[in-house]
Amino acid sequence: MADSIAIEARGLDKWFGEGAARTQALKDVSMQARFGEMVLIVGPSGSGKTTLLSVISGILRPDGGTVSVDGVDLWAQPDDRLAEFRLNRIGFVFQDYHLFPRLTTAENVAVPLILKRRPWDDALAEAQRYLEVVGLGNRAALPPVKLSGGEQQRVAIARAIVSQPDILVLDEPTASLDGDTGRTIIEFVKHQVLNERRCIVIVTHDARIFEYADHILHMEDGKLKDIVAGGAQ
Ligand SMILES: Nc1ncnc2c1ncn2[C@@H]1O[C@H](COP(=O)(O)OP(=O)(O)OP(=O)(O)O)[C@@H](O)[C@H]1O
Repeated sequence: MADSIAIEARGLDKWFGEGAARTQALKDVSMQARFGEMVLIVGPSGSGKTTLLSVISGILRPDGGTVSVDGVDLWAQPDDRLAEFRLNRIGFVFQDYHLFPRLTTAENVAVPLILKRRPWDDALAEAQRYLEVVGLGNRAALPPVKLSGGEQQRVAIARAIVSQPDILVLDEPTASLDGDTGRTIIEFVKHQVLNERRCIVIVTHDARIFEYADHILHMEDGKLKDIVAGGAQ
């Protein structure tokens, strides 16, 4: 799988709004990301980064163009297959972690497995194993509110990888963290989460993490303006 194409987008267009408020968030965007790579999407606010991430990860349907993930034409799938694809193949991490406050840390990590109908005890045992992977094995019984921001983001990463997705997408994962914690999180993702069978795509404003990227896609006004090699190349 390594070196093969994980995500290939061709000619993506996306519009929002109606009438005078109608704006084109993506204008004929084409990109590629390979297994084994960490790719960053950067650019000014409103340039279309989150829209692109949402379209390539099966959350937001484009108005034009195609997305192929590991050779599967994503948006040609019926809705139930698309939902299954997202659950089985894609892990999501967001800026504000999106953890469930009433669940324990371990229960939060177990949620994707429960959705896949794994028995509760089995799912919790697997969640515990992934909490250990992210260095939080001793926090399993705590609610997320008892954890620091960096720890909560590591819980969100454990939850995103517990069902072993081959595509991991992160939207501004360091934006709520101080600089050192943000770097630590991305170093962790780069060295412990990225592997030759996985592709990681990150939307970020954080220049401190550019050095970890294989490629950096620069968005401007809905267009892909430039693709440059990141510090990892
Ligand atoms: N749900 C929506 N409804 C209407 N317009 C939207 C919607 N989502 C995005 N847009 C518009 O599409 C354009 C691109 O937005 P997008 O969120 O993709 O940019 P971004 O580069 O991720 O910005 P930021 O860095 O501020 O998060 C913007 O003009 C935005 O206002």
